[in-house]
Amino acid sequence: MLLDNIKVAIRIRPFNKRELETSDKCTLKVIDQETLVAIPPVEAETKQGKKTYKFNWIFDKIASQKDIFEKTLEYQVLSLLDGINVTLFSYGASGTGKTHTLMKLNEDYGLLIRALNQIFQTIHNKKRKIQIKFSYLEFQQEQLYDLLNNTNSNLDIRDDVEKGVIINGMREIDIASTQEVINLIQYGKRQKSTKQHEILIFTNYIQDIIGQNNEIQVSKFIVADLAWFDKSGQKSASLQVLNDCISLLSEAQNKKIQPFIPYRNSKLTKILKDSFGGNSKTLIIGCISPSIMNYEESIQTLEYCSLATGIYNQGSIKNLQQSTHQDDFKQVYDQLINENVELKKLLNNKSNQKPINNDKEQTKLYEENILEHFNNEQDINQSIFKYQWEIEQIKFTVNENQENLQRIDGIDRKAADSLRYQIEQDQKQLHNYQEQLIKFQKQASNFIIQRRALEENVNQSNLQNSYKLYLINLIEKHILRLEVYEIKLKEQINELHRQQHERIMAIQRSQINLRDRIIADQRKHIIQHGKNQSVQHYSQIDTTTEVIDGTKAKLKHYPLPKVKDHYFNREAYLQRKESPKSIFSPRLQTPLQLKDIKPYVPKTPHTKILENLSTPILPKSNPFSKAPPQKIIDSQSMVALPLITTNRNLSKFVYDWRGGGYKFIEDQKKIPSQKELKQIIQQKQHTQQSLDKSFFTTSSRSTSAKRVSFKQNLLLPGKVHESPYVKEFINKEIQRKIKLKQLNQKMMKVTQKK
Ligand SMILES: Nc1ncnc2c1ncn2[C@@H]1O[C@H](COP(=O)(O)OP(=O)(O)OP(=O)(O)O)[C@@H](O)[C@H]1O
Repeated sequence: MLLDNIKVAIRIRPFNKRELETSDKCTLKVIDQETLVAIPPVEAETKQGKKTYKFNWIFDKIASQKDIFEKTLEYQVLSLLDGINVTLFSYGASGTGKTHTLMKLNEDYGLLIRALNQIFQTIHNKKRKIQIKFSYLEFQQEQLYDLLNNTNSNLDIRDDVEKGVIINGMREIDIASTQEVINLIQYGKRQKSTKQHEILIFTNYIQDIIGQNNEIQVSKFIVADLAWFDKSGQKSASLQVLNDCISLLSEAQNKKIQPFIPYRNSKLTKILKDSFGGNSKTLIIGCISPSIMNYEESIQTLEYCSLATGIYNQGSIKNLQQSTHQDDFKQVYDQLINENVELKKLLNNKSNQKPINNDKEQTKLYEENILEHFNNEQDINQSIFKYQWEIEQIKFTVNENQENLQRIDGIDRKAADSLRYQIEQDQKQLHNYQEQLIKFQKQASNFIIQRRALEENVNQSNLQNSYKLYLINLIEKHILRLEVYEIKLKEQINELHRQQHERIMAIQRSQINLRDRIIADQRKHIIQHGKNQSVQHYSQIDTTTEVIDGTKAKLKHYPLPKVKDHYFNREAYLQRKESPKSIFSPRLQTPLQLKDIKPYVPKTPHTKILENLSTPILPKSNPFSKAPPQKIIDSQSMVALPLITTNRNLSKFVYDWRGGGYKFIEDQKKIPSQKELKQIIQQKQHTQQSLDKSFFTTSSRSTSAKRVSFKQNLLLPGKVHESPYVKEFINKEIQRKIKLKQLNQKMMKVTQKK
């Protein structure tokens, strides 16, 4: 039997996101299935020039795992069943896809899993007894650890003339399916540190069942995922030894000399020694990035791999000659069988090195996997919840701050700036949290896919049905537990929403209460003071900025003129009325004037509105005919306010009307009772919401500041407490209460004295 050479395949992975962000310039050009040209970046071009490389296969970005497997390994791997060693290892810089190509354990399976499937399928078809043992090692800086054995001791390697390389104390576990290997790898990976070479050794004991031949063939399938750098960030020293060995082998090949190869310089090369010099087929997958940024690293990989293409398995030919001596082989196999039996005994005696070959132990491994999976999934869910919670909180704060900003913008610059800064910071934070959340949500959806894989793993295992059932139930139990947990988290988020809404409602309720109290207060004043003083006057100018239907609008509430000005100083009043500055000072109209002159019709766009507000003359019998200045709104309603005809004061007029506090029923011709008033107010408040919508319009840019839109001048419900007007009212209320308290105390004292 002629043995093949070492074969080299080059795989160019697709651009990753980071590379694309910098440049999508490709440094490699695939000429055909075997030829590749490396194009240096411009600055290096003069020194190095383009380089052409030839390999057994070149796989570009679009090549699938399946393609690669079918072309490189599908049939080669079956040589194992003929007693030939097969070695598969990857070479390349960090992040070039070595693990992806060799060891991907789910979905788009890597070459290892595909090779194992191929072996197990063939074993079932062939009538041969094949026992496969699996060992899983990690290797770094000359330390070799067993990932399937927690003893944490550095394993020794020794060379046996007959048996080849022997790793002392290495645990070997019987395997019967690909799934078992996946489970063991997952188990091993949990013990593994990062940036380590991973070495998987499958030892195959093959025996023909048919016929008299009791011979057992032994072959090894070695898979090595080799890290370019070690933990310290230095290029791996053992990989350097491997490079040296390959260079020397290549050189010797060219010069046709008997080389001395320094395999002994590293444990890694000791393990892989047979792959170069023994009864072996070796496939090297050189992994490279297409990006121009990684040109140097790609060249190193290509140079190294092209050295390896020139190596022929000289040793293997020698072995082939040896293999003709059937007796020698028979002897070796017998020894192996004996040793195997002895080893088995030894392993069974050592409790901590018991092979995992019974259902109980397998189930335990599965259990560990399931538990770890769901713990991780729960962690992710918890993080998702944490971020969702924070996002809701920040959103609420940002909204609140934005409203506050609208209110103080243009009034208190310093406070507005600091609020603006706060909002910006919060929004940044919000953005960060949202990004994090998306990441976690992606991970969570991956976990759900993995759940299915877990179930499939269990179903496909060789376990007894009762064990399988137990594991499936265990998975379902965990899924249920997670679902309950998720519901609880969602409930908490809903509770947060409810609390936030309640807070808004409480503010609005308190503001409605406050407004009711103002209305009641003013009504009392009208009744008590009659002609002399129509309403309680608050003289501060109140300017607020509100967001109406998403648009900023300035609300100005001008001070009400003092009615008594007119009553007691008619001249001054008339002068003010006539003065050219009158547009800036509110003018008054009395009921007398109402009768004499036509209602004031402004030249502003509000004409229409005012027209609608007809002003019929009150019948003489009406107790309000001699009331302080008043305005009739419609045939049934009036507002007992000084009638102010300037545009600017219309706001106050309309506000009061909307508040409902001054609307009396004409038909009754008497002052309504408290109860009736309350009903009227409630009715008004009820329709207020729809009125708001029809009143508020956005301001056009052309509107001058003086002609502030009538609709914008309305005081918004829910913001009452913000205005100085209201603040004064509250202060007065407090003072009144204090006075009342003091009075009570005085009374108490007097009664006590008595
Ligand atoms: N052919 C490919 N198609 C899609 N994604 C790939 C491919 N090759 C690699 N990747 C992705 O690139 C990333 C790095 O790959 P991988 O971990 O296999 O690199 P590596 O060479 O093993 O790196 P390291 O030496 O640092 O362990 C992974 O996210 C992997 O999924």
